[in-house]
Amino acid sequence: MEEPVGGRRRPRLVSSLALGQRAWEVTLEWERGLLSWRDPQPRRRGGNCFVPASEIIAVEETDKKCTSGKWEKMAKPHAFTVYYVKRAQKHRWRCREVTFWCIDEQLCNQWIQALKELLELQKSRPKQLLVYINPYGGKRQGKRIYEQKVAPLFSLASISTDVVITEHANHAKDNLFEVNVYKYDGIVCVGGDGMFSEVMHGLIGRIQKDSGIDQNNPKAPLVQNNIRIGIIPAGSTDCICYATVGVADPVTSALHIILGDSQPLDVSSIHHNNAFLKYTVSLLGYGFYGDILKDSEKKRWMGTIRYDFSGFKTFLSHHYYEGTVSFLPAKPTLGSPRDKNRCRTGCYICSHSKQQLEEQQNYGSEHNEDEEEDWKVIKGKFLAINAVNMSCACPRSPKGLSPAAHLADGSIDLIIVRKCSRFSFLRYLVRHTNQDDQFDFTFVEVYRVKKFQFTSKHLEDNDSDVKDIGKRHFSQFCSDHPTCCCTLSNSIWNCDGETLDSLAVEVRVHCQLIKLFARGIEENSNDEAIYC
Ligand SMILES: CCCCCCCCCCCCC/C=C/[C@@H](O)[C@H](COP(=O)(O)O)NC(=O)CCCCC
Ligand SMILES: Nc1ncnc2c1ncn2[C@@H]1O[C@H](COP(=O)(O)OP(=O)(O)O)[C@@H](O)[C@H]1O
Ligand SMILES: [Ca+2]
Repeated sequence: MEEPVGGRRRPRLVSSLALGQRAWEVTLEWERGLLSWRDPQPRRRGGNCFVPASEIIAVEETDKKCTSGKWEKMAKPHAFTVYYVKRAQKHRWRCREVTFWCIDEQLCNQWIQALKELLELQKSRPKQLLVYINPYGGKRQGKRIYEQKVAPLFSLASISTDVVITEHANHAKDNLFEVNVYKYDGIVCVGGDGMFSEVMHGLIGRIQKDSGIDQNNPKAPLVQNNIRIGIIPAGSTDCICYATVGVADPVTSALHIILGDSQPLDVSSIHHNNAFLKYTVSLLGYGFYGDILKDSEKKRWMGTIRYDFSGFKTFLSHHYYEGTVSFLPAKPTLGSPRDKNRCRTGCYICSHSKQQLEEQQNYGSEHNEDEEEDWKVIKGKFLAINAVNMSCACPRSPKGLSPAAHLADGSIDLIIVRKCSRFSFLRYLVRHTNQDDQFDFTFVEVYRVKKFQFTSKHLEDNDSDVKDIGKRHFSQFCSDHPTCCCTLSNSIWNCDGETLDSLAVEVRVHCQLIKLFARGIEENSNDEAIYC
């Protein structure tokens, strides 16, 4: 039965179709983009199901041979299956299916046609993707995860893919400078944070090159692009996936890609002496996290537990580092790292930053904040300097290094952990795993900033031009603790899981430079009352 609604162009489609052994009233509302099916006998429980068109994965005519015995008893059954997103526990998504049947072939075709037309209206969905798989990331399961869990879903959603299995580090990055990236709706990386970082560097670098932007110029306004990056988690920490989706789960990520989700993301650029070093989207950490990464890279053979091993070892070594941190605070309108509110899907602070960014771009009003505002300077001895563009939530720390950090507000949370006792540092670390406030310590400071710089004391002491490269790695016994064996040496930077060796860095955030196939972490995401 077709019924025009209020004189609107597209009529609502309402039919009595069989689901299992019973007849259901199935409705497709074009205006609301909603598929629903209702048990006409209300005394039965759980009889109402709603699926927004934006969450339908695919619609297919159902092959009669594949169905159970009940079909064979019918003269000429016709059926179609709707695949849709089902929310499960802890931000996981799953692909569910429902098969409706009837004896009228024309009615069945009408439904298939209508649902396919509705899917065609979902304009943000990708049709062509370029996929890079790191076969050696995490537990070395990247290829299997992609082939068994992700490729069948992409194929169901009629997404065509070009797949590259990387043969060496930087393969994906170099490849992105060679291929025609513009023919793809998105790039998918199968791996961990390091693999994401490689793909991001390739994509941002390629866009800047094609736009004539010199990445070495720290003041250059970087060019955005609409090619989204999808992350299929298959690494060791998978923090970028976890902090943007709410879970590190390959099927969930594949479904976010299929639905064409879009989550803008801040990217910070790291320079020194007018030379571009790297970009970062999650953690840029000197001291503790740099040392863990440096040690763990030598232990890749251990697999994912290398981080636990190196983490314990680095904790025991209790190294601290001297230097100067200077930073430009962000405007108070961007909130504070001590806020109770979290960045979630449709975040107000990130949306407001987007508006401001658009106004800036329209009026070309990028004013020089350095001259207008005060830089703050902190000199001292630090166990860790962590700059995070997002919460850095991950399975090890579900609330992350800075729980109130925002994905797309154009600011960095700068966490400074001053030298303290091992016991105090342990208390600080433990608070990353429970509900207590990890910033409520006298030796921890946290600031929301736009830009920051760090210079190691060794570089300051040895003149700004380091003449003797050997001095970069010298170390001496700690004069304060002659018996504890902690050394005063240089650390390295942990830059989204990639090592970066630089005694001084200048870091600046680029608001919403890239987009991911994600939507941020959903609030109350497994609300059974709304979805079937
Ligand atoms: C006594 C219990 C202490 C527990 C402390 C837990 C604190 C964990 C915070 C983790 C933050 C992680 C930030 C993300 C880092 C990743 O980018 C990086 C590379 O990831 P991948 O490429 O997927 O391997 N991972 C790390 O640097 C590992 C940090 C591990 C810290 C124990
Ligand atoms: N085929 C390959 N062989 C070796 N290294 C690779 C390959 N492909 C990518 N890499 C590099 O592996 C590093 C770690 O990858 P990632 O997927 O993040 O795994 P993990 O989370 O275990 O660190 C990245 O620096 C990436 O550049
Ligand atoms: Ca941010």
